[in-house]
Amino acid sequence: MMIVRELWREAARFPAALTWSTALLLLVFLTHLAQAVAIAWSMSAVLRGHPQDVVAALSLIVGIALARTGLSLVQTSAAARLGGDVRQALRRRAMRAALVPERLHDTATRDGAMRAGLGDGIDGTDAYVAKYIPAVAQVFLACPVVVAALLLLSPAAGLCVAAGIVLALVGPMAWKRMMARRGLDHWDSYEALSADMLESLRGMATLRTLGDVPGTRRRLNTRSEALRRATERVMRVSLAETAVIDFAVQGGIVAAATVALTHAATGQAPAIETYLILLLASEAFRPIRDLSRHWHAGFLGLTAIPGLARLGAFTPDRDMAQGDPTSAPGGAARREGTRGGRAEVLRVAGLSFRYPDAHDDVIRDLGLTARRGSLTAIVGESGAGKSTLFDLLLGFLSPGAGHITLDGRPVRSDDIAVVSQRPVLFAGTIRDNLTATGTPKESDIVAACRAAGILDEIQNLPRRFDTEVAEAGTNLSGGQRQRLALARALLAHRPVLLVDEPTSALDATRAAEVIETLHRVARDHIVIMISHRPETLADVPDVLRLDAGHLVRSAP
Ligand SMILES: Nc1ncnc2c1ncn2[C@@H]1O[C@H](COP(=O)(O)OP(=O)(O)OP(=O)(O)O)[C@@H](O)[C@H]1O
Repeated sequence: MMIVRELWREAARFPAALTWSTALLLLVFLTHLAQAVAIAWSMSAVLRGHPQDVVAALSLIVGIALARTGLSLVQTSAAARLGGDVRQALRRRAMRAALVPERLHDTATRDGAMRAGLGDGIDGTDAYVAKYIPAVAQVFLACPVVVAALLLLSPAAGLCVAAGIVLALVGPMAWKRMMARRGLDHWDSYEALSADMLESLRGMATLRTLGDVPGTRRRLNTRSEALRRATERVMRVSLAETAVIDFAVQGGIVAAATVALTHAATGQAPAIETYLILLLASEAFRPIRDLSRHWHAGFLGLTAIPGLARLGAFTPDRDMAQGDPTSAPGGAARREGTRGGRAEVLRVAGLSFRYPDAHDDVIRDLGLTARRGSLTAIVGESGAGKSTLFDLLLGFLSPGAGHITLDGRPVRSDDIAVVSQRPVLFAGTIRDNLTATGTPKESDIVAACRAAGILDEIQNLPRRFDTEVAEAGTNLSGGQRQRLALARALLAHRPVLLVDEPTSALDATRAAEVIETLHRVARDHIVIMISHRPETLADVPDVLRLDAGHLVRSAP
């Protein structure tokens, strides 16, 4: 018997479902016991030549079998509900821990590994929670009852069965540590294969261009082979454990049968008692056999437990609330919920930031004042820290020191809308992508698209706003993606708009149009824009250069 504490705690969060599922399992077991007694009765009636008793016993056996069929169906559905509740809770917590701004800068976790944990890892816990845990309860509640009955019938037979049960429960624990180690290897191999697979799918175009498809195939094959070997190693340990359980079960039954038959041969016991000992000895091990079956069904899934713990699937909700990454230090408290109207001035004072393993600050005692009414542009060499500054403003990174305020109060994440250099669009229609931040009126959608310079193109499409956008917007041009993202940001109605290199994917005419749009947007918003194209900044009054972590006014 193996106790996975994390999953017991999770199951205990649903006491009603757990109790109901276990109670039904016990009722199903009772039908097996009743059937054993009825069979013993019928056989002794045959032996004694009592046909009426034989008919009554057979009717009882049929009735019990029908009752068991019904109970088993209800029990299976109760177990599925318990497993589903636990998986849903684990997935909710893991998603909550995963979907945080810090993920953007988390260099330790790969998306494919996370996908494996959120999908297969969490699903893999189902057999243990839904079947194994109620089966453990069944062992501890039902086995003592049967052993007690056997002890009453024949103390020797009862002791043989009790010894077999204890060996079957304790024996597998000898492999516990080895199983944990090999299980870890198995899940690591599975995560690595999933991560490589996802990365290869995403980068297929690049791999083709570089001619590295065969190399990637080889790498994936090596990973796949490593997973196969790890799975085999895990299964070998599990087989050894099965052998111990089978030995204990068969040994217990044979020993009890030997005692029963010896009693029968020496005439010490009536026939019904011998039949009862034979049948009950077998039934006493039924919960153990169930336990072993469910353990095997869920065993590979359990190798995901350490990975799920890393994902935060077992971290209680209240702990997460305490460590809520949206309450950033440095004075920039970030709470979701309010959507801003207009604001006049965004001020940054004394802002410093250093990446965890870096030697120097990327942003050093930086000050910035951006006002509504005119565009603010930030320029700087590649690697100067422009994107880092945006991530600090957005709360994706927490500053080491400094304050970011909007009209004198700490800025909040729902004050700011952003158009990134490589905007992310989602699978769905153009309308779905535009309305991701709320339910705007049709006239607002049209106005935002007009302002972003994409309305004509949308209206020329056969299905207009209902045109399907492929995953990551791959059926749109880079410029169309950027302008759609700008329209989406405008529809968010936030007082501050951060725009990262809005013209990088546009020709000169389109670039001029977008800058013109931003000038217009800046009448109602505080707009800060990163730019690498000096020719687009001719009319921008406030151009700041990021240099060695500081912002300095750029020479005209
Ligand atoms: N997650 C990270 N961990 C450690 N260092 C990082 C990380 N992200 C960025 N850096 C480093 O911080 C510095 C600033 O990077 P940042 O992306 O902010 O520059 P940038 O000005 O936006 O560059 P570009 O114009 O090329 O986009 C760089 O030296 C970069 O190597």
